[in-house]
Amino acid sequence: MNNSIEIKNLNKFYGKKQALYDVSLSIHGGMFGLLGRNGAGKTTLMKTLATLLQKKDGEITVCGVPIEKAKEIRKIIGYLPQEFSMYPSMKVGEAMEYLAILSGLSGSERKERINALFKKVNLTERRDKKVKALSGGMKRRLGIAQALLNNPKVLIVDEPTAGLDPEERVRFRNLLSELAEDKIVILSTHIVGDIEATCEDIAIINEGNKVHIRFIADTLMQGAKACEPNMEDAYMLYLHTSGVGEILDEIGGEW
Ligand SMILES: Nc1ncnc2c1ncn2[C@@H]1O[C@H](COP(=O)(O)OP(=O)(O)OP(=O)(O)O)[C@@H](O)[C@H]1O
Repeated sequence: MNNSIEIKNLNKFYGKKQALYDVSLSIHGGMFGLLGRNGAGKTTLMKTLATLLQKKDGEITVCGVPIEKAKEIRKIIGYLPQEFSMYPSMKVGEAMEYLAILSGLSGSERKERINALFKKVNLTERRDKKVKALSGGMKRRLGIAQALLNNPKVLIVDEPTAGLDPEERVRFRNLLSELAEDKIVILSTHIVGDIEATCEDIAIINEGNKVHIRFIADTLMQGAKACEPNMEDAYMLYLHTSGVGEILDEIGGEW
């Protein structure tokens, strides 16, 4: 089983409306940023990967598994949707327990996994609170915990930082970067700052119906290799910023 997502010539329609045009994309390990304005097609692409929508044509494989094998794909992918809500009147711990039972985790495995996930997302002390009493950022972190229940190889998060305060946004981005050490993490956002700080690879999806994706990863890597090792981090950041800026200028409009 390889560790990449390959998308070839993907088209998606809602009735007669075409939302994705011939998208081809290769996504490898680490953090991958999908940047696009509202209505660009990000959610459509994310939901198609998560097998919640069916494509019209094209090919998708996730870690070598064709997308048509939805049952297998759902074991590999964890998904945090844009509109995440979870049993508001349940306690945080009970809600996770319930979801863990639904995802087929056995007794001892379940307890261990839930404890580890609460620790990872820093919610251990909130286990006895009701879900509805959590702040927006905490709810988002709970969403990540539920998406990780099956220890997926791929984590997809759709617009996760909308509405978060700056401190919680940074905390959330750091959590995703940590998870990307041993997973493919796909972060979809319309906020340039979310991806330039954290993503190793970026694609831009543009213009509502027309999809227009560009990579800057190769340029980034060539630039970084040409630098002194101790300059690498600073140079990567610079290239991320200027690379994204140039592409956005080319596309035009407000970002
Ligand atoms: N169920 C639907 N029926 C018809 N058109 C849809 C449907 N869902 C999305 N669309 C259209 O498809 C296009 C892409 O929508 P999508 O939600 O994927 O964009 P997005 O980049 O995720 O935007 P946002 O950040 O606002 O959610 C838009 O033009 C949208 O209006």
